[in-house]
Amino acid sequence: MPTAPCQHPGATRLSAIERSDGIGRIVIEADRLDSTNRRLVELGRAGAGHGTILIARDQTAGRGKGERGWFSAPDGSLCLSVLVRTGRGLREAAQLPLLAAVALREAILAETGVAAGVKWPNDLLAGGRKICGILAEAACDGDGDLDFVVIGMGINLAIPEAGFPENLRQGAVSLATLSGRPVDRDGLVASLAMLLDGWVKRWEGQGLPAFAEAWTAHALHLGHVVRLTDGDEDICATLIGLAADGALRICDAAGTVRDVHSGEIQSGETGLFPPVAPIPSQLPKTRIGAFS
Ligand SMILES: O=C(O)CCCC[C@@H]1SC[C@@H]2NC(=O)N[C@@H]21
Repeated sequence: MPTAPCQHPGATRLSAIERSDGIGRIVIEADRLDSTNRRLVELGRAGAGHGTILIARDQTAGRGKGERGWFSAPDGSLCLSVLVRTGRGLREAAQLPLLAAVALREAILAETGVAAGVKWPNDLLAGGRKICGILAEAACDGDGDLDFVVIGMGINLAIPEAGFPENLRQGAVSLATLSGRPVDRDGLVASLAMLLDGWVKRWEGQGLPAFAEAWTAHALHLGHVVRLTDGDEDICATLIGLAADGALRICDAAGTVRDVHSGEIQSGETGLFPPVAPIPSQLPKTRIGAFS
C-alpha cells in the first residue's frame, strides 16, 4: 500500500500508479499550482519520500533554467516533478539531470514514437525544436549535505503551434504535433516513472557509467562547434562528450580541452538552436541550488 504523502493546499486528487516502491509510488495531482518544483521541495522538506511525483494540470509560475520562467498551457502541457532521495552525494547528484533526459527520452519514444535528441545538458528536441525541459534542484541540510533532489520536467504534450507565445513558436513544438495523434498523458507518466526508477537504481549502483552511453548515443552536436555558456562566460567550442564526472568536455577556440559543469548551448553551427527570448520571470530570488 502506498503511504500517504504530506498534503498541501493545491492538491486536489491523490492517486498511486501500480508500484509498491520506488519512483511513482506516490503520485499527487493538482489542478493548479505555482510550480511543481517549488511545492515538491516543500513536501520534501516536510518528509515526503523518495519517488513522490507531483503533477500540475496548470502551473502559474513554472521555473525554467537560468532563472527564466517556463511556459505551459493547461491541458496542453505536462508539468511534473519527481523527488529523489539518494545515497550518493551532492556532486554525483548533479548527474541526475542528464539521467532524467535519458529516461524521459525513452518514455516519449515508447508512448508517442517521437525520437528526440538531447541538447546538453537535458533539453529534448525534435527537428531542432524543444519538446521538453528539465530543471533539477537540490535541497541540502544545514551542513551543506544533500538532502534530496527534485527533478522537474515540463513537456509540451498537445499545445497547438498558435498556443505558444510568439517568441517560442519557432523554437518549441508539442508531441501531438510531431506524432499526429493525441498523447496518453497517464501512459507517459507511468512509463516515465518505470524507466526513471530503473535508471536511478542502476545509477545508484554504478554511477555515471550506468547511463553515459545512452546519453551520448542521442546527444546532439557532439563533434560540432557550438556557442555555449560556461557559467557567465560565452564561448564557441567543439563538443567532445561527457567527462567522468558528468561535466561536458569541450575543446575551446584556443584548442584547450576543458570541462563545463553548468551552462547552456546557445546556438549550433547548423542553426538549429536560435536563441529564444526568456519569458519574463516571476521567480523568487531565494533558490535552493539548481543543477540545470
Ligand atoms: O528551462 C528549462 O528547460 C527547464 C524547464 C523545466 C520546467 C518544469 S515544469 C515542471 C517543473 N516545475 C517547475 O517549476 N519547473 C519544472
